Amino acid sequence: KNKDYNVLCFFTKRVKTVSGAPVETIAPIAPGRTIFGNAFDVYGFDHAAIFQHQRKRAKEMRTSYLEYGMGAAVYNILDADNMEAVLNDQNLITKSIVYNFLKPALRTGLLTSTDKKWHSRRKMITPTFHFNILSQFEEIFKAESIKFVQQFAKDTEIDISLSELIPRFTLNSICETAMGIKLDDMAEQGDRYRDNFSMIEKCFIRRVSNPLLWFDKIYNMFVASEFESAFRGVHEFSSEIIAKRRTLLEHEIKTRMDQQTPDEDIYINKKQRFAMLDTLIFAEQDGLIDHRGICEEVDTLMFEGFDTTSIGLIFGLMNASLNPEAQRKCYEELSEHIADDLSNVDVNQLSKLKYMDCFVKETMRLFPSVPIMARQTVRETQLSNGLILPPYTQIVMHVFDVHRNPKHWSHPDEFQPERFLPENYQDRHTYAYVPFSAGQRNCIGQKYAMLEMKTLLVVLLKQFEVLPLVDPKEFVFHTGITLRTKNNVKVKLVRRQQN
Ligand code: HEM
Repeated sequence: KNKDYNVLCFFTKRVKTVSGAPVETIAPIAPGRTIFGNAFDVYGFDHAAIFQHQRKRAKEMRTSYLEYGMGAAVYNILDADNMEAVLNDQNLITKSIVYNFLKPALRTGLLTSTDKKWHSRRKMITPTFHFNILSQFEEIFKAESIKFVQQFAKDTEIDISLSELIPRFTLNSICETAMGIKLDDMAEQGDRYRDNFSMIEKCFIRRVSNPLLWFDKIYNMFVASEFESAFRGVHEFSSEIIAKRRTLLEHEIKTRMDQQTPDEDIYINKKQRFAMLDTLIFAEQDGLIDHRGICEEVDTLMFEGFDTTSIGLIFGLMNASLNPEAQRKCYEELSEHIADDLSNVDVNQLSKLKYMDCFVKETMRLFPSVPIMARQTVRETQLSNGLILPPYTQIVMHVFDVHRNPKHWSHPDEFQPERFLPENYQDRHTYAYVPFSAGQRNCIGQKYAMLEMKTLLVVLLKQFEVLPLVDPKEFVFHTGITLRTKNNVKVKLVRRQQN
């Protein structure tokens, strides 16, 4: 046995310990399916099988564990201490190799880039998520939520498929807030965009499950053509949005200049808002980003912004249907703080809904939209637990398992929003709950996401009671880029009696 390299795993450099003790004293090594270590453990697995494999392994290993894959050690994190060590390490900001599989779609936008490029883009985009801007976006969330509920205006009772309806709502919302474009007359393109993204997710899993496809050359030669039209479709959609916004913005600036009084700054106009995309277009005029860069960030924001919140809402409404007592508490709170005609729904009023906040948080604990995050070491890295990770080690943070780790959560599989009341979380490890990640590369859109999700919940629950139509025990979960179910998630809406 070679002590520096795992020879059968394509000469993967071994993980060591500071003390020189065997690594197993700190992290167990998962048994492999073939003689090539863990390189082919998920070979040929589909979305559902990968999900099951990861859960089974978490149950068997019970603690953060090591694997040796195709040319790389893999450190799998299942607990909050290790989560903290990785997310707080300034040197661990480079995303893992699997994020490369997203690059044909997202190129190197904020999610996938690293180092200088990531720093400068993060600085450029952060102000667009400022509190004042979010409170303007709240008007759009509210209008879109009301539009969503109006679909059922004639119904006193109706069964709906959340998996089909919610993503349309979240895509509309991101396009209007971040891009300044209403999708109303582009609904069909919107649907096609979402279909294309499902294809991209298929492509992603194909590559995750076959280490030979980790090499771009092999992927390009044998597989890329199958997915080319999906990538093209996604880019065409975002290009159309950028082109539309450029025209609108030009027009808007001209109008503002015409109406401007001498001491007025046209960029600070309280009545009319600018979209996030405008910030990028202005940065382009200052030479800080080019058209290609704008496309990267638009693709990233659209993808991150519609899919994640839609998963949060789908599971949120499902949880409301399955937990009538929790739904009742949400409704009671709404009755107290939200006017029947919804006229006072704004950021300030939403912040008073303390139980709703716990409800959404508990939903994201059990069903985190991003169930896995991953990084890689770019140099030898020592962790606080005494492991020395060689360069190119893949660090996989299993958010799904950390959120259900019995070490951090009592009755981890039960839905209990009360866990998030201040008196109940004092003793909990902060990093046991990381739906939006943490540290430097945390989610830039977390406040935006919470506002959007709460607004639709408020508008819907105010008018309808949500009853169950599915049993999550029968769900087949999928590991995609985000958390998915094979089954459509459905609920029954029953109109509330107006008092
Ligand atoms: C419930 C909704 C959401 C969840 C659970 C979520 C979760 C996350 C997580 C876990 C990350 C870190 C990913 C990683 O390290 O690989 C992330 C990053 C990111 N998210 Fe979100 N997100 C949500 C909504 C949004 C929204 C609405 C936007 C934009 C409008 C957004 C934009 C981003 C961006 C740009 C990044 C990359 C940030 C960086 O690396 O600097 N997210 N998100």
